Amino acid sequence: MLRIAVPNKGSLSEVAAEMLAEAGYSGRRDSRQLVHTDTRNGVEFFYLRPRDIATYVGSGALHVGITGRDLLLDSGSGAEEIAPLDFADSTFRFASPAGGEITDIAHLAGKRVATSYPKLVDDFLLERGVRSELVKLDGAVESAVQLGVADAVADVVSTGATLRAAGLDIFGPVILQSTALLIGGPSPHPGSDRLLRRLKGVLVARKYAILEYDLPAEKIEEASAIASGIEAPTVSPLHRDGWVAVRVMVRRDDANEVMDRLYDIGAKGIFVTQVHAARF
Ligand SMILES: Nc1ncnc2c1ncn2[C@@H]1O[C@H](COP(=O)(O)OP(=O)(O)OP(=O)(O)O)[C@@H](O)[C@H]1O
Ligand SMILES: O=P(O)(O)OC[C@H]1O[C@H](OP(=O)(O)OP(=O)(O)O)[C@H](O)[C@@H]1O
Ligand SMILES: [Mg+2]
Repeated sequence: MLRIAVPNKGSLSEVAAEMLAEAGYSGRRDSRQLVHTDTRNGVEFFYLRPRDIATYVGSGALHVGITGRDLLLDSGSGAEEIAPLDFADSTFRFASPAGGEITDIAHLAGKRVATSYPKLVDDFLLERGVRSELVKLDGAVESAVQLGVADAVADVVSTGATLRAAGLDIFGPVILQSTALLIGGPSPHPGSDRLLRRLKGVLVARKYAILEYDLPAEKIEEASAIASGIEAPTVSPLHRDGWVAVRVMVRRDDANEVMDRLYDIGAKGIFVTQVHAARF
Protein backbone atom coordinates (compact mmCIF):
# COMPACT_ATOMS: atom_id res chain seq x y z
CA MET A 1 0.00 0.00 0.00
CA LEU A 2 1.22 3.50 -0.85
CA ARG A 3 1.85 5.43 2.37
CA ILE A 4 1.27 9.19 2.05
CA ALA A 5 2.10 11.95 4.56
CA VAL A 6 -0.38 14.83 4.55
CA PRO A 7 -0.37 18.04 6.65
CA ASN A 8 -2.77 17.79 9.59
CA LYS A 9 -2.84 21.55 10.44
CA GLY A 10 -1.80 25.00 9.24
CA SER A 11 -2.07 26.69 5.87
CA LEU A 12 -1.19 23.59 3.84
CA SER A 13 -3.71 21.19 5.32
CA GLU A 14 -6.99 22.41 3.85
CA VAL A 15 -5.84 22.78 0.24
CA ALA A 16 -3.92 19.49 0.38
CA ALA A 17 -7.07 17.69 1.57
CA GLU A 18 -9.15 19.38 -1.17
CA MET A 19 -6.68 18.36 -3.87
CA LEU A 20 -6.64 14.75 -2.71
CA ALA A 21 -10.45 14.69 -2.64
CA GLU A 22 -10.56 16.13 -6.18
CA ALA A 23 -8.07 13.45 -7.20
CA GLY A 24 -10.58 10.80 -6.12
CA TYR A 25 -9.18 9.76 -2.73
CA SER A 26 -11.25 9.44 0.40
CA GLY A 27 -10.03 11.36 3.45
CA ARG A 28 -10.40 11.36 7.20
CA ARG A 29 -13.78 12.34 8.63
CA ASP A 30 -12.55 13.82 11.89
CA SER A 31 -9.71 16.36 12.21
CA ARG A 32 -8.27 14.38 15.15
CA GLN A 33 -7.90 11.17 13.14
CA LEU A 34 -4.20 10.45 12.50
CA VAL A 35 -4.44 7.62 9.96
CA HIS A 36 -6.96 6.89 7.22
CA THR A 37 -6.96 3.96 4.79
CA ASP A 38 -8.48 4.38 1.35
CA THR A 39 -8.79 0.69 0.48
CA ARG A 40 -10.36 1.32 -2.92
CA ASN A 41 -7.28 3.25 -4.08
CA GLY A 42 -4.77 1.20 -2.10
CA VAL A 43 -3.37 4.13 -0.13
CA GLU A 44 -2.88 4.94 3.52
CA PHE A 45 -2.83 8.59 4.65
CA PHE A 46 -0.85 9.69 7.72
CA TYR A 47 -1.89 13.11 9.05
CA LEU A 48 1.27 14.72 10.42
CA ARG A 49 2.62 18.12 11.38
CA PRO A 50 3.74 19.86 8.17
CA ARG A 51 7.19 20.40 9.68
CA ASP A 52 7.65 16.68 10.34
CA ILE A 53 6.56 15.40 6.93
CA ALA A 54 9.99 15.63 5.25
CA THR A 55 11.52 13.73 8.19
CA TYR A 56 9.12 10.79 7.78
CA VAL A 57 9.48 10.70 3.99
CA GLY A 58 13.26 11.17 4.10
CA SER A 59 13.59 8.26 6.54
CA GLY A 60 11.64 5.96 4.22
CA ALA A 61 8.90 5.36 6.82
CA LEU A 62 6.40 6.90 4.37
CA HIS A 63 6.72 6.82 0.57
CA VAL A 64 5.60 10.34 -0.38
CA GLY A 65 4.27 13.48 1.27
CA ILE A 66 2.87 16.96 0.77
CA THR A 67 4.81 19.82 2.34
CA GLY A 68 6.34 23.23 1.59
CA ARG A 69 9.76 23.64 -0.06
CA ASP A 70 10.85 25.84 2.88
CA LEU A 71 9.90 23.11 5.38
CA LEU A 72 11.66 20.46 3.27
CA LEU A 73 14.93 22.42 3.17
CA ASP A 74 14.74 23.40 6.81
CA SER A 75 14.29 19.75 7.84
CA GLY A 76 17.67 18.74 6.39
CA SER A 77 16.10 15.37 5.55
CA GLY A 78 17.07 13.39 2.47
CA ALA A 79 13.56 13.70 0.96
CA GLU A 80 13.39 15.22 -2.53
CA GLU A 81 10.98 17.29 -4.61
CA ILE A 82 8.84 15.22 -7.00
CA ALA A 83 6.57 18.01 -8.29
CA PRO A 84 5.28 21.46 -7.33
CA LEU A 85 1.58 21.54 -6.44
CA ASP A 86 0.75 25.19 -7.22
CA PHE A 87 -0.44 26.35 -3.81
CA ALA A 88 1.01 27.93 -0.63
CA ASP A 89 3.28 30.12 -2.74
CA SER A 90 5.43 32.38 -0.58
CA THR A 91 8.86 33.94 -0.41
CA PHE A 92 11.20 33.64 2.51
CA ARG A 93 12.74 37.02 3.39
CA PHE A 94 14.72 38.99 5.92
CA ALA A 95 13.05 42.00 7.54
CA SER A 96 14.16 44.66 10.01
CA PRO A 97 12.64 47.78 11.62
CA ALA A 98 11.52 50.30 8.96
CA GLY A 99 14.00 53.18 8.74
CA GLY A 100 16.56 51.32 10.88
CA GLU A 101 20.23 50.50 10.34
CA ILE A 102 19.89 46.90 9.16
CA THR A 103 19.39 47.12 5.39
CA ASP A 104 21.81 44.49 4.09
CA ILE A 105 22.68 40.93 5.14
CA ALA A 106 26.23 42.07 5.98
CA HIS A 107 24.64 44.16 8.78
CA LEU A 108 23.37 40.92 10.37
CA ALA A 109 26.85 39.92 11.53
CA GLY A 110 26.72 39.49 15.31
CA LYS A 111 23.00 40.41 15.37
CA ARG A 112 20.06 38.33 16.61
CA VAL A 113 17.80 36.97 13.84
CA ALA A 114 14.48 35.41 14.86
CA THR A 115 13.06 32.62 12.70
CA SER A 116 11.08 29.38 12.74
CA TYR A 117 13.36 28.02 10.01
CA PRO A 118 16.83 28.05 11.62
CA LYS A 119 18.58 25.61 9.29
CA LEU A 120 17.32 27.38 6.18
CA VAL A 121 18.50 30.77 7.47
CA ASP A 122 21.77 29.50 8.93
CA ASP A 123 22.73 27.75 5.68
CA PHE A 124 21.90 30.89 3.71
CA LEU A 125 23.93 33.22 5.94
CA LEU A 126 26.92 30.88 6.33
CA GLU A 127 27.17 30.45 2.54
CA ARG A 128 27.51 34.23 2.38
CA GLY A 129 30.00 34.40 5.23
CA VAL A 130 27.66 36.11 7.71
CA ARG A 131 27.64 34.90 11.33
CA SER A 132 24.47 35.81 13.25
CA GLU A 133 22.84 34.54 16.40
CA LEU A 134 19.64 32.72 15.47
CA VAL A 135 16.67 32.97 17.84
CA LYS A 136 14.40 29.99 17.21
CA LEU A 137 10.69 30.74 17.57
CA ASP A 138 7.63 28.65 16.77
CA GLY A 139 5.59 31.34 15.01
CA ALA A 140 4.44 34.98 15.10
CA VAL A 141 8.11 35.74 14.43
CA GLU A 142 7.30 39.30 13.32
CA SER A 143 6.74 40.32 16.95
CA ALA A 144 10.26 39.32 18.02
CA VAL A 145 11.86 42.69 17.23
CA GLN A 146 9.18 44.78 18.96
CA LEU A 147 9.45 42.51 21.98
CA GLY A 148 13.22 42.92 22.09
CA VAL A 149 14.36 39.32 21.57
CA ALA A 150 15.79 39.92 18.08
CA ASP A 151 17.23 42.66 15.85
CA ALA A 152 15.79 41.26 12.61
CA VAL A 153 13.60 38.38 11.45
CA ALA A 154 13.57 35.86 8.62
CA ASP A 155 10.10 34.55 7.78
CA VAL A 156 7.50 33.51 5.24
CA VAL A 157 6.08 36.49 3.33
CA SER A 158 2.96 36.29 1.21
CA THR A 159 1.16 39.66 0.99
CA GLY A 160 3.60 41.39 3.36
CA ALA A 161 0.71 42.59 5.56
CA THR A 162 2.03 40.89 8.71
CA LEU A 163 5.47 42.52 8.32
CA ARG A 164 3.98 45.97 7.70
CA ALA A 165 1.72 45.68 10.73
CA ALA A 166 4.80 44.90 12.85
CA GLY A 167 6.68 47.96 11.49
CA LEU A 168 9.20 45.86 9.57
CA ASP A 169 10.63 46.27 6.04
CA ILE A 170 12.03 43.55 3.80
CA PHE A 171 15.73 43.81 2.98
CA GLY A 172 18.42 41.71 1.34
CA PRO A 173 18.16 38.92 -1.21
CA VAL A 174 15.29 36.44 -1.51
CA ILE A 175 16.21 33.50 0.70
CA LEU A 176 13.81 31.12 -1.03
CA GLN A 177 10.75 30.95 -3.30
CA SER A 178 8.55 28.35 -1.67
CA THR A 179 5.52 26.42 -2.83
CA ALA A 180 3.72 23.27 -1.79
CA LEU A 181 5.39 20.11 -3.12
CA LEU A 182 4.90 16.43 -3.51
CA ILE A 183 8.08 14.94 -2.03
CA GLY A 184 9.52 11.45 -2.17
CA GLY A 185 12.14 9.49 -0.27
CA PRO A 186 14.56 6.59 -0.51
CA SER A 187 11.88 3.92 -0.80
CA PRO A 188 9.92 4.49 -4.02
CA HIS A 189 6.55 2.77 -4.45
CA PRO A 190 4.99 1.96 -7.84
CA GLY A 191 1.73 3.59 -6.71
CA SER A 192 3.30 7.04 -6.43
CA ASP A 193 3.21 7.52 -10.24
CA ARG A 194 -0.56 7.19 -10.20
CA LEU A 195 -0.85 9.66 -7.31
CA LEU A 196 1.32 12.15 -9.21
CA ARG A 197 -0.74 11.71 -12.42
CA ARG A 198 -3.94 12.32 -10.47
CA LEU A 199 -2.58 15.42 -8.70
CA LYS A 200 -1.33 16.82 -12.01
CA GLY A 201 -4.81 16.15 -13.40
CA VAL A 202 -6.29 18.24 -10.60
CA LEU A 203 -3.86 21.09 -11.36
CA VAL A 204 -4.83 21.06 -15.05
CA ALA A 205 -8.53 20.88 -14.22
CA ARG A 206 -8.14 23.90 -11.91
CA LYS A 207 -6.17 25.93 -14.43
CA TYR A 208 -7.89 25.12 -17.73
CA ALA A 209 -11.37 25.20 -19.24
CA ILE A 210 -12.83 23.80 -22.48
CA LEU A 211 -13.69 26.42 -25.08
CA GLU A 212 -16.04 25.53 -27.94
CA TYR A 213 -17.18 27.67 -30.84
CA ASP A 214 -18.34 27.66 -34.46
CA LEU A 215 -16.29 29.41 -37.11
CA PRO A 216 -16.15 30.04 -40.86
CA ALA A 217 -13.63 27.40 -42.04
CA GLU A 218 -11.29 29.93 -43.69
CA LYS A 219 -10.67 31.58 -40.30
CA ILE A 220 -9.27 28.49 -38.60
CA GLU A 221 -5.57 29.44 -38.81
CA GLU A 222 -6.30 32.88 -37.34
CA ALA A 223 -8.40 31.30 -34.57
CA SER A 224 -5.69 28.73 -33.77
CA ALA A 225 -3.23 31.56 -33.30
CA ILE A 226 -5.56 33.08 -30.69
CA ALA A 227 -6.14 29.78 -28.83
CA SER A 228 -3.82 26.93 -29.76
CA GLY A 229 -4.71 24.58 -26.90
CA ILE A 230 -2.39 22.28 -24.97
CA GLU A 231 -1.72 20.22 -28.12
CA ALA A 232 -3.91 21.53 -30.98
CA PRO A 233 -7.59 22.46 -31.42
CA THR A 234 -10.03 19.72 -32.47
CA VAL A 235 -11.81 20.85 -35.63
CA SER A 236 -14.99 19.04 -36.79
CA PRO A 237 -17.28 19.70 -39.76
CA LEU A 238 -20.53 21.53 -39.04
CA HIS A 239 -23.74 20.61 -40.83
CA ARG A 240 -23.56 24.00 -42.48
CA ASP A 241 -21.49 24.80 -45.57
CA GLY A 242 -18.14 26.49 -44.98
CA TRP A 243 -18.32 26.29 -41.15
CA VAL A 244 -16.46 24.22 -38.58
CA ALA A 245 -16.88 23.49 -34.87
CA VAL A 246 -13.77 23.96 -32.75
CA ARG A 247 -12.89 22.57 -29.33
CA VAL A 248 -9.78 23.73 -27.49
CA MET A 249 -8.37 23.98 -23.94
CA VAL A 250 -7.77 27.52 -22.63
CA ARG A 251 -6.40 28.87 -19.36
CA ARG A 252 -9.36 29.91 -17.24
CA ASP A 253 -7.82 33.30 -16.53
CA ASP A 254 -7.60 34.02 -20.27
CA ALA A 255 -11.01 32.61 -21.26
CA ASN A 256 -12.91 35.90 -21.53
CA GLU A 257 -10.23 37.71 -23.48
CA VAL A 258 -9.91 34.76 -25.87
CA MET A 259 -13.71 34.69 -26.34
CA ASP A 260 -13.71 38.42 -27.22
CA ARG A 261 -10.93 37.96 -29.76
CA LEU A 262 -12.62 34.94 -31.38
CA TYR A 263 -15.90 36.86 -31.55
CA ASP A 264 -14.08 39.71 -33.30
CA ILE A 265 -12.87 37.40 -36.10
CA GLY A 266 -16.36 35.95 -36.66
CA ALA A 267 -16.75 33.02 -34.22
CA LYS A 268 -20.30 32.28 -33.09
CA GLY A 269 -21.83 30.22 -30.27
CA ILE A 270 -18.73 30.51 -28.11
CA PHE A 271 -18.94 28.83 -24.73
CA VAL A 272 -16.67 27.68 -21.95
CA THR A 273 -17.15 24.65 -19.71
CA GLN A 274 -15.33 23.51 -16.65
CA VAL A 275 -12.90 20.58 -16.57
CA HIS A 276 -13.57 18.28 -13.61
CA ALA A 277 -10.64 15.92 -13.99
CA ALA A 278 -7.86 15.29 -16.48
CA ARG A 279 -5.01 12.90 -17.33
CA PHE A 280 -2.10 13.77 -19.58
N1 LIG B 1 0.62 33.33 4.48
C1 LIG B 1 1.08 32.32 3.79
N2 LIG B 1 0.93 32.26 2.45
C2 LIG B 1 1.40 31.22 1.73
N3 LIG B 1 2.03 30.17 2.28
C3 LIG B 1 2.20 30.18 3.59
C4 LIG B 1 1.75 31.24 4.42
N4 LIG B 1 2.07 30.96 5.71
C5 LIG B 1 2.69 29.78 5.68
N5 LIG B 1 2.79 29.32 4.43
C6 LIG B 1 3.41 28.08 3.99
O1 LIG B 1 2.87 27.03 4.76
C7 LIG B 1 3.87 26.14 5.17
C8 LIG B 1 3.95 26.20 6.66
O2 LIG B 1 3.05 25.31 7.12
P1 LIG B 1 2.51 25.50 8.57
O3 LIG B 1 1.57 24.41 8.83
O4 LIG B 1 3.61 25.82 9.50
O5 LIG B 1 1.63 26.76 8.27
P2 LIG B 1 1.21 27.80 9.26
O6 LIG B 1 -0.01 28.41 8.69
O7 LIG B 1 2.39 28.65 9.50
O8 LIG B 1 0.81 26.90 10.53
P3 LIG B 1 0.97 27.28 12.04
O9 LIG B 1 -0.38 27.77 12.40
O10 LIG B 1 1.32 25.99 12.68
O11 LIG B 1 2.04 28.31 12.09
C9 LIG B 1 5.17 26.64 4.59
O12 LIG B 1 5.48 25.94 3.41
C10 LIG B 1 4.89 28.09 4.30
O13 LIG B 1 5.65 28.61 3.22
O1 LIG C 1 2.74 38.18 4.20
P1 LIG C 1 1.45 37.78 4.82
O2 LIG C 1 0.34 37.60 3.82
O3 LIG C 1 1.07 38.64 5.96
O4 LIG C 1 1.65 36.28 5.39
C1 LIG C 1 2.79 35.90 6.08
C2 LIG C 1 2.48 35.38 7.42
O5 LIG C 1 1.70 34.18 7.30
C3 LIG C 1 2.30 33.16 8.10
O6 LIG C 1 1.87 33.29 9.41
P2 LIG C 1 0.87 32.32 10.15
O7 LIG C 1 -0.52 32.82 10.05
O8 LIG C 1 1.10 30.94 9.67
O9 LIG C 1 1.31 32.43 11.65
P3 LIG C 1 2.68 31.97 12.31
O10 LIG C 1 3.62 33.12 12.18
O11 LIG C 1 2.31 31.72 13.71
O12 LIG C 1 3.16 30.77 11.59
C4 LIG C 1 3.77 33.53 8.05
O13 LIG C 1 4.48 32.93 9.13
C5 LIG C 1 3.76 35.02 8.12
O14 LIG C 1 3.71 35.45 9.45
MG1 LIG D 1 2.95 29.81 10.34
